[in-house]
Amino acid sequence: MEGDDNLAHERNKAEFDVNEMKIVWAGSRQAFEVSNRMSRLVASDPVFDKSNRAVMTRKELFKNTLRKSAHAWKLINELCLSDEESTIFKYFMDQPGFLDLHWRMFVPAIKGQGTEEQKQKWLPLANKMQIIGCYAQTELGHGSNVQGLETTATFNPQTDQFILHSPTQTSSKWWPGGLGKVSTHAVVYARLITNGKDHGVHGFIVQLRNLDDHSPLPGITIGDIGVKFGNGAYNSMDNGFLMFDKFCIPRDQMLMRLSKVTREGKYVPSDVPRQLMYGTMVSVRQTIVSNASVAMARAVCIATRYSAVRRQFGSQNGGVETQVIDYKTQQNRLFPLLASAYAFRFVGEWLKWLYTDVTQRLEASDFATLPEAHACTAGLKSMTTSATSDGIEECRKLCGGHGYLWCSGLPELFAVYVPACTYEGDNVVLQLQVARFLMKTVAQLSSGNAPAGTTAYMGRAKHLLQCRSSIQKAEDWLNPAMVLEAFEARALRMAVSCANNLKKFENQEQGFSELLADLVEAGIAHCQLIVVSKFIAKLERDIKGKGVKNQLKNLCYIYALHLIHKHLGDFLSTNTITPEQASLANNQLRSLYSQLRPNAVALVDAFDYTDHYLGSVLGRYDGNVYPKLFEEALKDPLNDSVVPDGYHEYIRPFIKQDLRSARL
Ligand SMILES: CC/C=C\C/C=C\C/C=C\C/C=C\C/C=C\CCCC(=O)SCCNC(=O)CCNC(=O)[C@H](O)C(C)(C)COP(=O)(O)OP(=O)(O)OC[C@H]1O[C@@H](n2cnc3c(N)ncnc32)[C@H](O)[C@@H]1OP(=O)(O)O
Ligand SMILES: Cc1cc2nc3c(=O)[nH]c(=O)nc-3n(C[C@H](O)[C@H](O)[C@H](O)COP(=O)(O)OP(=O)(O)OC[C@H]3O[C@@H](n4cnc5c(N)ncnc54)[C@H](O)[C@@H]3O)c2cc1C
Repeated sequence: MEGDDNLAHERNKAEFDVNEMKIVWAGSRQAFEVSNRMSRLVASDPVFDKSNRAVMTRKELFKNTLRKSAHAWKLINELCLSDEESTIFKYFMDQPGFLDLHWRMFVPAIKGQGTEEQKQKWLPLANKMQIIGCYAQTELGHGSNVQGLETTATFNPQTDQFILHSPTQTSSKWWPGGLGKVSTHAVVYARLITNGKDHGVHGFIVQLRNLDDHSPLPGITIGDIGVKFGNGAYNSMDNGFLMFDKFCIPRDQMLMRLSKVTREGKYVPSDVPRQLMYGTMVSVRQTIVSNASVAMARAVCIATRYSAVRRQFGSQNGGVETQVIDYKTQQNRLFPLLASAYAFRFVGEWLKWLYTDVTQRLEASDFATLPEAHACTAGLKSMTTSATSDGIEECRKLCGGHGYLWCSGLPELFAVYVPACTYEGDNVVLQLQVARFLMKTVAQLSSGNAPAGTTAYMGRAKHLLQCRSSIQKAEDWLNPAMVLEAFEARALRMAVSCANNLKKFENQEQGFSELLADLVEAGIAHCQLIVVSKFIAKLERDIKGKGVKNQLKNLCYIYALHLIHKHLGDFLSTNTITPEQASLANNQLRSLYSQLRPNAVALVDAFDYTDHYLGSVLGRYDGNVYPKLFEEALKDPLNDSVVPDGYHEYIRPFIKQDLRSARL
């Protein structure tokens, strides 16, 4: 059977309304319409071609990224795209570049931390891209430990200026995207010093380059930090370094919405939590969770379509071979990833709601939910990006040898995606923030304060610490209350166990250091509970379309039960479930895989990705894999000539020498 026949046959088997599922995936009919229109607008424009990124030199790749960015900006203006449309348009361009940092970090940092006057001055320039900015926080010596940054901003009352200085090599800014070659400005984080006193890290708007000829301003040393992981991939981005040599900026370029420095040099501390200075990171972490679902879905779409096209073994007397998607091992690796894509989509929707809610509360000076918003954004960013990076690599392996070809789309996707485990906060460091939050919540349980939000379940500690799961048969694992209770009991018991172990240490910080590995596991268990509970909550909503809810139910329970299988040690060692109940979960999982199987291709079609966005010969919508693999191979520069360059210098001498010695 040809690839296109295979996929047509698969699509005919679907038991649900794919068009309605596309709307559930997009979040609304309007969101679907925008996403569908933007992705096709990008795909139809030859400037956004991605086919030869792997064979470009770094300079060619970078210049091509500039060209694409300029073209995108022109189209956004000509077509008067809304903010929503242009964000999605840039996303489907699928080319990491300075635009990401300008729009997602530089502009939000000014919006979040600037005064009204500062916003009025800088935002119109930034919104028209008359200045281009980046987010310069990380240094050569410190990234995770923001309080350990070394760059100084010393107030000089004589000139009413701050003097920015990099006192050591390790204080050089190192990593900011867009800094190396493009940005004219940056929001720079530096230690504020007034009257000889260090007030800790604060943000400053700093001009880096001359607006006439793009040369660095005197006192500024700047450049690109060099080639990063993978061919093409994130190398389109100019991650940069930056050193200040007593570089002066006016006082009104300190971002002063939170704390201030007066003309006399008096420091006026903020009367709101100083952590609001970290607001840009919280906002980006929230978007990274939604983007995890997009990246996971992309890899899964490729692996699912290819698994339906690919056949190995199983033919009798020359008949057709088995589609590899029919092997239970393939399903056991692939279907939980498909379920994870949907799970991350829905938790991303919820996190967006939580972020909007906390933002509105902060505007009304209600800071009560800030710790929870920080814990949720940090923990879910960590958990979903780790799972997605691993998932993309698993999808590559699911595609066998061809998955290793660049044209499968998976190597580049992995190389672009994997730094998400590090940027915007190292995933272990962020998970430890969740653990701290959990330890505080556990410590307060005896005080009578009922925990709220995502830790509300801890308020039922008495029950959850002693309950035994009442699962008796495999179908019980489709009962939402029973599944939730298992996840809640496991998460609470792991957190309480850490808290009890902490008590054994006289010094709590030393205890925390000793128990770091267990604390990370407790944080992950709590985050997995959030994802499972938000998926279950989604099922309780009104979901339209023939068979759509049924498919989502299958995906939800595949997500939950595969986690039980993967983290069985946690569930058994906390006595949350028995080995027999674990075995029933496995039986149910196998049954769910069989139910999902005929719908697998349609479930990835529901992502509505264009072939342009997928960028994969293996994941093509028409399944026409083999002829296109040949086409791709023939395009490789090595195939430009039949006899390769270097033959006469380096191959022929071997052969001729061998011949001579053979005659002797
Ligand atoms: C093109 C890209 C292709 C694909 C991308 C796909 C999707 C991407 C989508 C969008 C992104 C677009 C482009 C981006 C691409 C890359 C961008 C990368 C940008 C960066 O990496 S910027 C640098 C990020 N750096 C970090 O994240 C540093 C991590 N460290 C920290 O955040 C903190 O220092 C800390 C959390 C480790 C805290 O350490 P600490 O406890 O020592 O800190 P403090 O003393 O400062 O704080 C104590 C107190 O405060 C609480 N706290 C900490 N942070 C926050 C917060 N943000 N909000 C609220 N509260 C916070 C902390 O819990 C403590 O509380 P406690 O009660 O006192 O215990
Ligand atoms: C592609 C990319 C783009 C980036 N873009 C930007 C940008 O635009 N702007 C910007 O300012 N920065 C940017 N960064 C920097 C990024 O934010 C940092 O690299 C990140 O915050 C991690 O910090 P680090 O590099 O100091 O890691 P480190 O903290 O040095 O981590 C090294 C190891 O130590 C472990 N570790 C560290 N602290 C602890 C702890 N307390 N407990 C347990 N383990 C710990 C970590 O888990 C990790 O395994 C970017 C980075 C990358 C890779």
